[in-house]
Amino acid sequence: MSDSYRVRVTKDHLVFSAAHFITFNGNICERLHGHNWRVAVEVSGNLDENSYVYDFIALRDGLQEIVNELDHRVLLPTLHPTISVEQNDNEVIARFEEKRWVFPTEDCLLLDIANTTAELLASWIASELVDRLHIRTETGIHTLQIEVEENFGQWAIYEKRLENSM
Ligand SMILES: Nc1nc2c(c(=O)[nH]1)N=C([C@H](O)[C@H](O)COP(=O)(O)OP(=O)(O)OP(=O)(O)O)CN2
Repeated sequence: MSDSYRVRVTKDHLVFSAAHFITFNGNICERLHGHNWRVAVEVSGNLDENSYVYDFIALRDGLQEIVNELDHRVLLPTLHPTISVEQNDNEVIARFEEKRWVFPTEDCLLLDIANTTAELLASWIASELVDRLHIRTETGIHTLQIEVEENFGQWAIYEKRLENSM
């Protein structure tokens, strides 16, 4: 038998308000709308010399930095098969079939994902957090999970299993 530990962080301020639209069922494209997305992080792994799986404060602050970058933005997918997104210094132009949206560049955040679903936002946030905190398996971490609540009680959960980079 082996012991297993996890830490979890969520806070009232780990929330971002942003606009998006997704496609679903092939070619149905939502109208632009917004959500107050709430996020949480959970990390599993071994205990370190502090008897921590991972420092709560580092997780909180790392996630807050990402949340702040998502907050008050229009979130646009750069890998969508049928939504094109072009950016110049002043404007971002998104197109889907005959629809066209133009936004100030500073109001947008372009994400390398295929659709701005809660699931893919969770996976994007997880990758950003792993990179920014330099989380690797050699630090004893096994998984990092990001939960995103798009609307009350509607959570998407992504678990990233960390590869040994050695
Ligand atoms: N598994 C998922 N299902 C759905 C997702 C998703 O990301 N993952 N996303 C959507 C849409 O974005 C939809 O806009 C969700 O909006 P929501 O406000 O929750 O849905 P309603 O428009 O029905 O909400 P109201 O309660 O009427 O405000 C759909 N599914």
